[in-house]
Amino acid sequence: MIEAQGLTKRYGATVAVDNLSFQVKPGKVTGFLGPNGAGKSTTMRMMLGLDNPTSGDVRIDGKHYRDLRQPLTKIGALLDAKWVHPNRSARAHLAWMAASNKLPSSRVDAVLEMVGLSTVANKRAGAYSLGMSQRLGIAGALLGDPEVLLFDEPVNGLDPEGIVWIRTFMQKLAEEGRTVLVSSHLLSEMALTAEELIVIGRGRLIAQSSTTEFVDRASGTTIKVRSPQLDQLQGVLHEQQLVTRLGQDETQNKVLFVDGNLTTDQIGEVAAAQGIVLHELTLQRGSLEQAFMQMTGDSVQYHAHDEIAAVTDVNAGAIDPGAVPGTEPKGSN
Ligand SMILES: Nc1ncnc2c1ncn2[C@@H]1O[C@H](COP(=O)(O)OP(=O)(O)OP(=O)(O)O)[C@@H](O)[C@H]1O
Repeated sequence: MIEAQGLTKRYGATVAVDNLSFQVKPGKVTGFLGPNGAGKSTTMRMMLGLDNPTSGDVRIDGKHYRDLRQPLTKIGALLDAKWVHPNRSARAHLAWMAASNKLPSSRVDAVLEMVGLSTVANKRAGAYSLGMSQRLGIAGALLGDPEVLLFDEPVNGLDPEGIVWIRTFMQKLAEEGRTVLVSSHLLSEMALTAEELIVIGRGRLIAQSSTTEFVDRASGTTIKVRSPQLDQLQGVLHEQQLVTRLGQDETQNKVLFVDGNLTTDQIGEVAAAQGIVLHELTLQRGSLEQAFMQMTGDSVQYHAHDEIAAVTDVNAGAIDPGAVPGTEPKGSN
């Protein structure tokens, strides 16, 4: 388990990490999500004792990294896959790591096997593709068979096959009962990889929740209605305290947008009860990445305690297809 408490890091006038408190639990992949510059790498460096917090602290199973007796047996990390000496082979690199950390040399072949590099283990690491370098980095993280693993943007620049491999591998490590924290700036990727999410923007905590809950809240829905009796329908819906807006769709038709995560069935029934003719009833979902960028981006600063309000604002923005590029029709339900 990793626990951060009021973790803060300033570099001069820049507040890279701002009063972060969270827990990362074993047995599941936890995504550490935020746009570039949000403070993910700085937080991970502080977990590994590579940077000191300005205030607050972060502990691994109750201990600071510097107090761990054999750190690699407790926590392993992949921060930068390309830090390996290019003229060293994967095997030589891991053997050096094992020797300098007093780990049994038998672990070298074990981790090479785990990450699928056994057949190329004697080739120089400088000739490796990015995908192979990432695997070597993961092998290094696993050398001490640690309970806690940190991966900083491990799928950046990888092809789809490499991405799927890393995703599956992380899930397997979590299933073994390990604590797995993986950072990313892509919500779409984390939605497929992580069970839990810690979301930060500008160094601050925006949300900590299950991925499903976060995605549901971030991707608000709206219903588009076309009808020759739009004004009448709008009046009826207003009477029911529903939020609606008249507008135009992409083909310049006059339409009514109904907010509030309703179903098309509900709107259809209201219309039928009033004898209102409908020509179209479509459920639209806001673009997830767009909503996420609005929550974490530069334009608005959100705070953890404003989380619900922030998500509500995002949903309100996402109902207007003109305002939110990527709003996609999803068909009626
Ligand atoms: N050593 C440093 N000196 C000064 N500023 C720094 C330093 N390290 C990070 N920062 C600043 O702190 C902020 C957070 O950076 P950090 O690298 O932790 O973000 P990140 O979420 O990991 O983003 P990325 O994915 O782009 O690395 C940024 O504004 C960055 O410029």
